Amino acid sequence: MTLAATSLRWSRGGNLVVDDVTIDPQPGETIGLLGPNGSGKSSLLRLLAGVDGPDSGAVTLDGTDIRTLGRRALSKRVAMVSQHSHTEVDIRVRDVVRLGRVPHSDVFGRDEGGDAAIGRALAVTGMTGHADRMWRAMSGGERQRAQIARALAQDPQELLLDEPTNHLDIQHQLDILERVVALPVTSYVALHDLNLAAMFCDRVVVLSRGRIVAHGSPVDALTSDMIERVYGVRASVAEDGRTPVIRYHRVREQESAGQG
Ligand SMILES: Nc1ncnc2c1ncn2[C@@H]1O[C@H](COP(=O)(O)OP(=O)(O)OP(=O)(O)O)[C@@H](O)[C@H]1O
Repeated sequence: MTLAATSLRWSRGGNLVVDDVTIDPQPGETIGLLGPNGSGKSSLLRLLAGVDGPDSGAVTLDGTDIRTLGRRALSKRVAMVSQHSHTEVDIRVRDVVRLGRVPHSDVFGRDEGGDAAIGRALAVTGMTGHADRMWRAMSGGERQRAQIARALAQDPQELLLDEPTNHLDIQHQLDILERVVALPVTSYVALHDLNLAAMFCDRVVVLSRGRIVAHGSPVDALTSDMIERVYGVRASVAEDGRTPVIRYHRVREQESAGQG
């Protein structure tokens, strides 16, 4: 058992943003959250993190409703990296990563395993050499990796990542996802790139207007029919072993196919 969602509903401004979402991962799985802009991926991650509470349904951690767990107990298990923040602070990368240790520190700020956890988190994200640089001087991609290091320093068993490949060049996109899937954690990862989801996720959940419209292994869920239905885009899907490989058709190709 791990972090699961049961019949989650959450509305904002009169709209049902998350609509009857149930996801029950196996421990250690990487779940890809997919769907067009505004389909509810970030909102679902916030519900899973306990940042927002659902109107109905529940998020459970090992079967216990997270509303009955304290914030500190939850933070020792579940870490989240939200979409890129533009905060300009005058601190070093190591101190940003150290923020992940807050749930593990006692009232005097003591944290026995802190330095070791920070060192591991920096190493896993390839950020050891950047630890003493100033946050202000980091590029968007380096900040993204430092935020992931901050989440890993929390020593989570569940990791929630909102578009972790945003701002990363292709080498670092592949690198960070490779590192995330190798971690002994259950992760929910919101992604826009369907090919990256196909390569790295055990299962994908496709949202449209807050509802799950496809769910399964990448090869079962990422079909050309689903892509056209959900994204309104024509695509060809080939298979490389059990990994679907998606090629989108240019709008001009789509128009001429429509005329033919
Ligand atoms: N606090 C809020 N108040 C009002 N509307 C909200 C709030 N949070 C989310 N929404 C709306 O809910 C819908 C889903 O937003 P969300 O950010 O979860 O989508 P998303 O799939 O993560 O989008 P994107 O791919 O663009 O990041 C959007 O229409 C958004 O405007």
